[in-house]
Amino acid sequence: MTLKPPPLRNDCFALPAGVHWTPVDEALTLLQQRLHPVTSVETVPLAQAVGRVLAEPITALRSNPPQPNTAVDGYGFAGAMPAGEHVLPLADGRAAAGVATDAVVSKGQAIRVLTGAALPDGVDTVILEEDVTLGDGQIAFRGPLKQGANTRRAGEDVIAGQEILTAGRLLTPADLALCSATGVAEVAVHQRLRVAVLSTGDELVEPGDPAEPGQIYDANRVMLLSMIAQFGHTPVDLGKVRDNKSELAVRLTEAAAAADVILTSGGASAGDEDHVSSLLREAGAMQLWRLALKPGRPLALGLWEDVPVFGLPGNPVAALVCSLIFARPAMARLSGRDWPEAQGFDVAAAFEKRKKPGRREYLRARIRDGRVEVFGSEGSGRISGLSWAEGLVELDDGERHIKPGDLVRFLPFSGFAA
Ligand SMILES: Nc1nc2c(c(=O)[nH]1)N[C@H]1C(S)=C(S)[C@@H](COP(=O)(O)OP(=O)(O)OC[C@H]3O[C@@H](n4cnc5c(N)ncnc54)[C@H](O)[C@@H]3O)O[C@H]1N2
Ligand code: MOO
Repeated sequence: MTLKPPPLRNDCFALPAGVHWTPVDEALTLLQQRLHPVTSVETVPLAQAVGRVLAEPITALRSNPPQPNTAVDGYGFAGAMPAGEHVLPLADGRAAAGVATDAVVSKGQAIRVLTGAALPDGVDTVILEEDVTLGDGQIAFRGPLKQGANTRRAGEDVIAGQEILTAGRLLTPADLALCSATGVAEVAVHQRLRVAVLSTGDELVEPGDPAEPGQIYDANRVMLLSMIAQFGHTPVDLGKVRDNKSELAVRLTEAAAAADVILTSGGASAGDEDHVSSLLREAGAMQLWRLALKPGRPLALGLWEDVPVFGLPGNPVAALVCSLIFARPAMARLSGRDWPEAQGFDVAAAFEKRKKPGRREYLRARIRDGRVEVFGSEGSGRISGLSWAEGLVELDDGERHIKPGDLVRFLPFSGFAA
């Protein structure tokens, strides 16, 4: 009997006939629908709340501003002033921020006011001090001036009782200013998501250790751990494990005890040593996703002792792309956040490329001179290209011939940060 070789494939990403490759958007929609927050909730003071995920909506306890006040240093009086020259006598005293004033300002009088001061009774309009001549207990200025000029209405920004922030929001420094201004001193937030990272593969050695022929330094773990920290989660370093099924099972169990999510890299596809997918399959809670995606085709998703596992492909470029496109929004949702959409914009291409139909592609890219250029090689092990890149070009599932000057979607890495 003659052994017939398989037909030659010069493109390892060609889509086999009859096999269903899950489109990226379909895969993301499934994750979005099925995942929910897994972290518990604690109350923290504002000073500890930046970068945390809000667990309950926040209502303003006080209006901002709480009372009408002046927006400038100047002189306050009642009502609009028509065009022409005006001279007003000054009332005694002045209104300054934070100081209650009992000054009485009668109709036709003005009073000295300083920025932020509550408007005294009888004052609803302010003229800027630069527009005034002062002398002899009176001020002179030119109209016209509208009623309410240079003042801020009570509650013009926020009214007490109004919802100011919704649950699921990642709190920013500005959010904390808003809370504080409206009388909110502490907030209910989710505990940080703990994310364990485990590298798999007999070939892996630690950076700094001697490497034998055939061995390579573990590049994925330090990348994934630091990315998790950038996303605002707590990284848990579980080291590396050899291509040994029982050892891997023990380490996954350790990971499940220490973390809310597990990211593994390597062993995701269906080869002889691809134990991540085979263990998850045996546990009965595994989906091997064959994604219509380049790079990052195999992604093993499963549960190990009820903890979600993202079995990322071993090739570093694929591990990074899968982390940004799938693991990041999934982890955001698990951490209590709203589902974050990748932020991108259209830029003119500085390159030419013929793209095949049927899969989404991400190219390592960066913007120079207003155009987006892509890394010279699409090889999934070319780590230098990851470091060269400042973002990804996203090419949609259809066929496309991109020519220099055509618009393509650019997703800056900064848009993926927490
Ligand atoms: N017959 C087929 N072979 C492969 C296919 C396929 O469809 N049919 N897909 C290829 C693609 S695409 C990818 S991606 C990889 C994914 O495989 P695994 O997730 O099982 O990854 P490994 O085989 O363990 O490793 C792939 C590659 O990456 C290197 N690696 C692994 N971990 C690390 C690490 N922590 N730091 C640096 N480099 C790492 C590993 O040495 C391999 O070179 O499968 C293809 N094969
Ligand atoms: O696409 Mo694999 O997922 O090249 O690295």
